[in-house]
Amino acid sequence: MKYFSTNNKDIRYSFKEAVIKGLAPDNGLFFPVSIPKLDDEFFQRLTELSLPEIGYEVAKLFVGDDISDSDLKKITKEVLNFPIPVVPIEDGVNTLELFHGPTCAFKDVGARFMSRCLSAFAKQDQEEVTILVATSGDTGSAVANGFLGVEGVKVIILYPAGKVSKIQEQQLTTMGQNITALEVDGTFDDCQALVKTAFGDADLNAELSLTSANSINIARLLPQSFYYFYAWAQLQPTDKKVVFSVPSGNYGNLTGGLLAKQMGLPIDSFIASANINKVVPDYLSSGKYEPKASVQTISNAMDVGAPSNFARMMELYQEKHFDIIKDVKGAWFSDKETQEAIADVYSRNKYILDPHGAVGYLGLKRYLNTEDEVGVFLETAHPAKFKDTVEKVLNIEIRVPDYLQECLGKEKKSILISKDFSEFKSFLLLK
Ligand SMILES: Cc1ncc(COP(=O)(O)O)c(C=O)c1O
Ligand SMILES: N[C@@H](CCOP(=O)(O)O)C(=O)O
Repeated sequence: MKYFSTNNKDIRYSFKEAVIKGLAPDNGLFFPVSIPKLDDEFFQRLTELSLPEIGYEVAKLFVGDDISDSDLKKITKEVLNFPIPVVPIEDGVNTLELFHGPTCAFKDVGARFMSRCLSAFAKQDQEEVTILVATSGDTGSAVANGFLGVEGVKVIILYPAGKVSKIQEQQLTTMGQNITALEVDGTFDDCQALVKTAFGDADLNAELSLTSANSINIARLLPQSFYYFYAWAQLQPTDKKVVFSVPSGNYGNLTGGLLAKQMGLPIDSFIASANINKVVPDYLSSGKYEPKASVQTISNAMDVGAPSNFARMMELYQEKHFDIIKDVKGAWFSDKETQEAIADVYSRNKYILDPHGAVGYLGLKRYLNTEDEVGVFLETAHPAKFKDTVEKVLNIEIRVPDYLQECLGKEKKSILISKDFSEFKSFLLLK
């Protein structure tokens, strides 16, 4: 499979080139020249396949010969070694629990896959790589966890000061070794802009081999399609139409689902569920895309005002608003509605939602018609990552998984920087 940049379709790149570069030289996102279709035989076997087997069969179509079959099988087996269950919540409503990985968020799937692809390529080329990652909470720790102690790789995490939860910040800032955390005086969008500017900077590119571990990197994005197949398989047999609600910020998770649908997975529709940072729901209702400065909410990992993957969503639908709205509906919710959903679902079902999953739940409830549809909302992080918010709403104490508990006791180490690019650049050149 070859890739082009969403800003220029004329130049072709291999999977390996796309992964190593992260972002195309013209600042576009890498995108496959065509979306491969899975055949009938695959779908007949789907309910019998394990998650690593699904991952392998899907990934193979995108990776081609850049990674050998045996290595790719090994990678998907190692990466997808934790449960991703569909759990029934109430009539017709299920959740896909994506938080059973090492850092308790869905990012573990993509970050672990990408880290192994990059390590495989780094071994071939023996070049030191600097990974830049902007995070609004969860990507940073998943990437850091995936690359901790990996020789020849340095990870620089940029996160918005004061805008991530306490546990998320501890996860980001206590790893040490080859991981450095930069606390940026700005928003997630400022962090993401610093990273994207670095990719276009000639001095930095002359000195460093930079890549991205955000979902702008195709190796981070692609694995986010695997679990839609697995979830769909877990819902079988059903004669109902399958609908997914995806709590969204940078829209990498939803793009993974849209890819799965275009590969042939019979998903009827998606709901792009957002908090007040609702540029995509607004685009779906008006046809106008107007990025805005992000606003802080209790579902902080979704506080994104200029989502990177919007360009890929447009590519998937060839910018045809009429086509995208057939597949994707938009919804957005206030913090108050999110808190009410956490309280309501707990009181009726004894299920503890995290604020992001709660937004997904609300989106599903807004549109789901249980007569002929079955719905799944993605539970993207463990509620303990947002302990203070959730405990305040429910008035109960939440058990914190051991891994998260461990980082609470460690010393925070971060470097405060402004959102000024020259300061970030000097830091990278001196590093
Ligand atoms: C817990 C959680 N939910 C939802 C999202 C939004 O996902 P995406 O950026 O892929 O839209 C994120 C961050 O990306 C997250 O960390
Ligand atoms: N919500 C994310 C923001 C970055 O998203 P990505 O999927 O594009 O890496 C986070 O938690 O950091």
